[in-house]
Amino acid sequence: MAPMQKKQKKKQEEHHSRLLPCPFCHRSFPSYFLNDHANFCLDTPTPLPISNISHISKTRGDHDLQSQELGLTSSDAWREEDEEAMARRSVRLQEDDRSGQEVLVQRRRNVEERCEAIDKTWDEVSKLSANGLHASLAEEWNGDQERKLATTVLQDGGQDGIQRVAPALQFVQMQKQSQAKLYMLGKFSMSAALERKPSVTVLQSGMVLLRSWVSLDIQQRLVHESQSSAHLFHRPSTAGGGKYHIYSMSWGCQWDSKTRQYAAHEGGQPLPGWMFDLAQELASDAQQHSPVYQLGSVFTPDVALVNFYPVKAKELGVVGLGGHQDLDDYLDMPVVSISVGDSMTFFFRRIPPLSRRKSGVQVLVDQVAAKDCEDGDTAHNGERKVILESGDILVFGGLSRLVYHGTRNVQPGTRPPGLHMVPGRLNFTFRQCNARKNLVNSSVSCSNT
Ligand SMILES: O=C(O)CCC(=O)C(=O)O
Ligand SMILES: [Fe+2]
Repeated sequence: MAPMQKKQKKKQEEHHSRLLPCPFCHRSFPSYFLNDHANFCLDTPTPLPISNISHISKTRGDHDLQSQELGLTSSDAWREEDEEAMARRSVRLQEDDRSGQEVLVQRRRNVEERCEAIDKTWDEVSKLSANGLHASLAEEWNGDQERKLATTVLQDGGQDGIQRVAPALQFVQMQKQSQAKLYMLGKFSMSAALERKPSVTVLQSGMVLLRSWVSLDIQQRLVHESQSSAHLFHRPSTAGGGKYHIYSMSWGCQWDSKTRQYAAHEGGQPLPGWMFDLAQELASDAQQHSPVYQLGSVFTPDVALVNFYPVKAKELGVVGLGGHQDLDDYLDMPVVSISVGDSMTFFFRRIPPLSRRKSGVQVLVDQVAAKDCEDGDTAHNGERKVILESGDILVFGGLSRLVYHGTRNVQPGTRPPGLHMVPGRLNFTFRQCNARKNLVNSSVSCSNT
């Protein structure tokens, strides 16, 4: 292999090693998010609807049978699977990745403890089932029943009764947890989207598509943050007095859709720190594959625009964003876009089509791209499109910063079932607008156009 290719391969390997598998759910995450994710995964297994929780059966044998039907594994299988997974993972883990190693050690301890607890509880449960208590629990159990039963036992049998019923309740909890865990592992009604592998496509110089790049947890976090700012979503107005066919809000600075200027958003919602880190890391992920900003400069996002494209909204008409260029923020820095929820078509052209350039609407034309595109509407500037799915990242900067783009066709029912959000698509674009800097210079807004 030529030295150049070797160097590139090494770079690629280094890059991929920064995606580390979560020791709990075995899915890959950027190293900077692994600890956060692992804590989340350990402490808060995805809650399942009660109807999905199987009744506990009378004996361990029954339980195993039922477990198989549900795709649950016994503690032994769990242990084996975990050892295997850990062996596989440790090959991939870099020696010097301390945090990854620590999480692994913690996980090993945790699995041991959990397996012991399951074994112990199974023994207890077998004993309990002898007097029928467990059987009735199995039939009756649900969230409310659990509380009712505990009260009854407390009244009837006092402290003694509670102690007798506790292991059975614990077992139910445990089963609920392992089912939740297996749900996350992809063994239980897992969506196709979760099984997608991360991949990188350079669509054109400076335009990088990182598919399946952010985990479901990060997506869910983004959904949660948007939900808590739900009151800020509005339908932006266009400069011409019309309305956009989306709902939108922002963190950090604010974009005035009429004047097309960014302003520091005093008293508004600040850009959460973890999002800043995430956007910065994603820009640098893209940079590894095609230049999206100048070497040596630092992407410092100060705004996240959030667009919500509902599946159904009469007042919006045809949901989507018409062809446009992002000209109002700092053009030396890229736009980092995260898609969450239902899939949507993203269309783009290297330079705005002729009709647009003649329309009087402000456009900027990249001279390098224009040279290739001749009259601007030929095959060299044909519309291209990609379907952006939940967890995909699109970064455009460098030679693609002026790309002409828009969105259409939200595809209902395509979001991962594990993602809790209303039908539709959320799009987060992280940008650097430098409005704060302008504010310091006693001007309230900034525009680069
Ligand atoms: O929703 C998208 O993927 C693109 C959003 C966009 O182009 C914008 O907000 O300027
Ligand atoms: Fe845009």
